Amino acid sequence: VSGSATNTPQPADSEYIVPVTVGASTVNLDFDTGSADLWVYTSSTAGGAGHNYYTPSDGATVMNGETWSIGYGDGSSASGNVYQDTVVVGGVTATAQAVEAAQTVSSSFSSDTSNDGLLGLSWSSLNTVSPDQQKTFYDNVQSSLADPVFAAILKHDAPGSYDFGFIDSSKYTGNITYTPADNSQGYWGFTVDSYTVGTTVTSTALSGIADTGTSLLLLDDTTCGNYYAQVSGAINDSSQGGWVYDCSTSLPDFSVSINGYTATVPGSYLTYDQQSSGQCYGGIQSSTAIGFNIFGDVFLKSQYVVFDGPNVQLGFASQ
Ligand SMILES: O[C@H]1CN[C@@H](c2nc(-c3ccc(C(F)(F)F)cc3)no2)C1
Repeated sequence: VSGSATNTPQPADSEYIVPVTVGASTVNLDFDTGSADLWVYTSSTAGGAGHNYYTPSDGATVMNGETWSIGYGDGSSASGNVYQDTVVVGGVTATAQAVEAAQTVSSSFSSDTSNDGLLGLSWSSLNTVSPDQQKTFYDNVQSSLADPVFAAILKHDAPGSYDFGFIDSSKYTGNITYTPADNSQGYWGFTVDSYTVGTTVTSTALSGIADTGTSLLLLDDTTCGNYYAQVSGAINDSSQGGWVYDCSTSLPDFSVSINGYTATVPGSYLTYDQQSSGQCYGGIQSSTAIGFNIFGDVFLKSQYVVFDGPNVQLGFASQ
């Protein structure tokens, strides 16, 4: 089988939401290649006002004694219990998917009514269900896929897709360049050989993760400094959350070289949004507090990205 589900960017391309059939409901989920839990609101979730919620199908079963609890990079969290039910994404069906029902969600989730939960697409080793760790949707359907891969096609301020089971050459230009993935921490990790700000090449390798659930492109302080050195008037202002600059400033492109392929994020994609101060907040921000780089939506939305589990590799091509 194969299938494609449309994703829709939320304001500032902050997250990309996909309608998913979970049990007897349709909910809008944030697909996250940086985590491995599929969780949804229920009718009784505290903070569930304004969200669609999960209703178990007739064939659903409660996974007795199983619970989950997850924290995300921004400090948000959720927890609850677990059902086994049918989940359909773009026509691709997982018949025995662990559906994690939220009993509690943190305030940032309850106030973000654009998502009704998350669908994790990292490696299943990050799944938080206890005592019996569960598999991601991708792991559950992988053996049924015509080609056991999925692709993320995120766009700037326009619908894209998550494709399961096929490579679509109409969705990228040139060729796909593959590079080994590092799954040792459960993420889709990879290394770039160098980066370029405008026309200035820095021959330093950067390692990080491909994370559709992170909005920004988070890079170490040295790399951030080298980028914003080419943005006139940019300052790193902790009171505004990081690197800001006058919104009239033009931004240089940011490119990385991956196994001979140059992945370019155009400067026009590198402003995240306007602050109340009238300054613009950059799409490139510091990863130093995290300890590794995160190639989030600001980066991914310029690329066609293939996630290949069986070969433990990532593929990149320009959109
Ligand atoms: O944990 C890492 C794994 N991938 C990153 C991720 N972060 C979120 C997230 C989504 C929505 C919200 C909220 F709705 F605003 F609360 C919060 C965090 N989803 O994936 C970070």
